[in-house]
Amino acid sequence: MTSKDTILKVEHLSMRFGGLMAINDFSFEAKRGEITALIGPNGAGKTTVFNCITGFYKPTMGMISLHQKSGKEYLLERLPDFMITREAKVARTFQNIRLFSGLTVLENLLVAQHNKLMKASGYTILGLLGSPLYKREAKKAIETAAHWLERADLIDRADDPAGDLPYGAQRRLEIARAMCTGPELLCLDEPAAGLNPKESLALNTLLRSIRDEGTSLLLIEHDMSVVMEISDHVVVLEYGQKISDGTPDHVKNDPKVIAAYLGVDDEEVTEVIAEVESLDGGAKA
Ligand SMILES: Nc1ncnc2c1ncn2[C@@H]1O[C@H](COP(=O)(O)OP(=O)(O)OP(=O)(O)O)[C@@H](O)[C@H]1O
Repeated sequence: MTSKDTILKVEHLSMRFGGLMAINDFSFEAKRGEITALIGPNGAGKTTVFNCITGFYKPTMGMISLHQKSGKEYLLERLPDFMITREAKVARTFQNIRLFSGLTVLENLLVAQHNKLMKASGYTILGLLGSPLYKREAKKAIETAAHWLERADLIDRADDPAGDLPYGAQRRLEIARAMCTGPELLCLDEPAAGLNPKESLALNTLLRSIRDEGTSLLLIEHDMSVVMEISDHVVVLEYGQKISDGTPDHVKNDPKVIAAYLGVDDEEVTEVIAEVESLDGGAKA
């Protein structure tokens, strides 16, 4: 059964690429109003999970359900990617920034709202030129863009080409662009990659405020200071399988996670567990 607080439920997900089982029987839940982090060593399968959730890949097996506040439920593995954004209200950013670098910062945020505007036009030229509904929606789109420019601290750069922004500001613009689609779940692939400590701090504040206003977040992140600082829940993948799931504190002290990050062989895990337990014992004594 799915709890009322669950926004995303991934069940028995598997993804095979030829002979490689990149994800193998992986299950987890993300709660509404929380920041859930998906972590794991390089090549563990994190981006593959994201690509399955957001419709870039069709999983080999498994079920991915999205539960909206309204009670509506969507089986994401059955939807094309544009429906995942438009109907299920899942937005994402990418590991490599994908902005329209020749368009201005503001234009990037307006393009993100193109679907809503076209719907308001009735998909006709007359609708675009004369419909009061279209005019109202166009005004709303500009207001939404201005709101997220403020929130992402980009309002002063609104008319600059997106490609001219420093790296950290481009990352914030990607998040602002995703937020302009009004998502219930925001998926961020390594949002802190390449940020300096000041930019990282600004990102943490932005992500926390997005969560506090009711959008749930799922993020892949290598920067443990970000993960441990802002996550409510952490899920750890290794070789396509879940090895730990719990609060940041639980995961941080889980011997299996420590072993995975230290690159220890399976046979040595018991040794590491014993070492961690003796350290824990020592700390408690
Ligand atoms: N399209 C693809 N075709 C073939 N193999 C793939 C494809 N996408 C991912 N893989 C493989 O699946 C495995 C998991 O890759 P994935 O990119 O999901 O890992 P990751 O945890 O996101 O890694 P990183 O932290 O380095 O970004 C890797 O062995 C990768 O080479």
